[in-house]
Amino acid sequence: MTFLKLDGVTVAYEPDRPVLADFVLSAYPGRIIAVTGPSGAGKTTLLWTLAGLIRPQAGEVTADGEPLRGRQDAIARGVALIPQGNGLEATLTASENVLLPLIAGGMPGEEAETRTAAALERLGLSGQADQLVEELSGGQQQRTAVARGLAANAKVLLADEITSELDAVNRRLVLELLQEECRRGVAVVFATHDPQAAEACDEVVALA
Ligand SMILES: Nc1ncnc2c1ncn2[C@@H]1O[C@H](COP(=O)(O)OP(=O)(O)OP(=O)(O)O)[C@@H](O)[C@H]1O
Repeated sequence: MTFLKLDGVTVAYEPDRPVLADFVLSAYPGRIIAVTGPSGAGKTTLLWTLAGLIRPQAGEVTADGEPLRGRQDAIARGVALIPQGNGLEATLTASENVLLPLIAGGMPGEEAETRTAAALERLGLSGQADQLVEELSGGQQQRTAVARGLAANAKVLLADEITSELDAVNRRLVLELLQEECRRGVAVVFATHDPQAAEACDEVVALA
């Protein structure tokens, strides 16, 4: 069980123009927080800060009370990020995109393969496993990125606009999968423009 906390966090890309100012957020195991707000409000900035990718100018990011020391530390402590725009390698297959981070993280090959197949199946992508990502539709690519995030078996799952390319059926599927992750004790933070998706979450954080 991990809980991730922002305490008085300020992030600014330009002096005196903070995107997040003295910001507070607690992501608890078994709960899903929706982060909403117009384009440019700071949703990605917030998720990247939680992921250990951005070091705030002020305040602290902690996991279970211990300060996060960058992205590698966050990965080691079970903080997974499904980035906006999917972050997949286009010239690898869907399966390879899910598998390689598991292998790189030290998982034995057989277990990584089993977990990859299961994650792709959860997203309805078993038939696309051996297809190059560049051959997949936008929605299939986005679902592959979700599969990769789920395969990580994270304690905290940060999901940045992961339903933007999906039809209604797959949007519902992905939301259900996030809720399933919650039920197994994962803390989920989900940035979304979709008011319906936000409504289905336990808490909504609206950025101005
Ligand atoms: N690397 C960067 N350098 C300078 N400014 C940045 C950088 N990244 C983001 N910003 C600025 O910070 C603000 C917040 O951007 P961010 O991407 O966090 O918003 P967002 O809510 O995720 O937007 P969207 O819904 O369009 O994805 C914007 O004004 C953006 O231009």
